[in-house]
Amino acid sequence: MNIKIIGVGKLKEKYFRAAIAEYAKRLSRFAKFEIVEVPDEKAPEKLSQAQMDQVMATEGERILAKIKPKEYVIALAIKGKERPSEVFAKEIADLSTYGHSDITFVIGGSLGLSPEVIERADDQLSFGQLTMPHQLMRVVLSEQIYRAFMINEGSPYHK
Ligand SMILES: C[S@@+](CC[C@H](N)C(=O)[O-])C[C@H]1O[C@@H](n2cnc3c(N)ncnc32)[C@H](O)[C@@H]1O
Repeated sequence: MNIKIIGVGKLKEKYFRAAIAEYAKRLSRFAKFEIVEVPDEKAPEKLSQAQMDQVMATEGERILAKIKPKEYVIALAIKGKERPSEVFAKEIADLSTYGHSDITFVIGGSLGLSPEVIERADDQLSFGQLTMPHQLMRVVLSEQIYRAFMINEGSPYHK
C-alpha cells in the first residue's frame, strides 16, 4: 500500500519533523509512506476574501498537480466526516481490500483547501470542529494512520 500526505509549506519546527520521522519509520513495515510538500503562497497578513480565494486556488493547483488519477484522495476538512479510530482503521483496510492501494491525504494551508481540491477528494475526514494548525495536523494524521495499522493488527498500542 502507498500512503501519501500532501501538505502546504515546509515543516518549520524541528520537533514536528522529528515526530513525522518517527511515524514514518514505524509505518515503513506496513506501507510506503511519503510526505509531499507543495510551496505555500506568500501573502500579507490581511487579505480580502477574493485574495484568500486566490491563495487557496493557487495552493490547490499545486496540490492537484501531485495527485494521480488512480489515487484515492481523503481531504482533511473541519466540516468533513468525523469517525472513531476503529472505523478509520477499518476503512483503510477495506480500501486496500477493494483495490485502492494508493491512498492520498491532503491537508490545506493556513487558509484551507480550495473547492477544486474538495471536489477531487473521494472522502473528507474531520478531526472535530477545532481548527488545528496545518503543520501539527500532519503529525496528528501520521499518528492516526499508524494507529489504524496497529488496530488492524490487533496490537495493544490501541487501548
Ligand atoms: C489552519 S487549517 C485551515 C482553516 C480554514 N479556516 C479551514 O476551514 O480549512 C489548515 C488545514 O488543516 C486541516 N485541519 C485543521 N483542523 C482540522 C480538523 N479539526 N479536522 C480536519 N482537518 C483539519 C485542514 O486540511 C485545513 O485545511
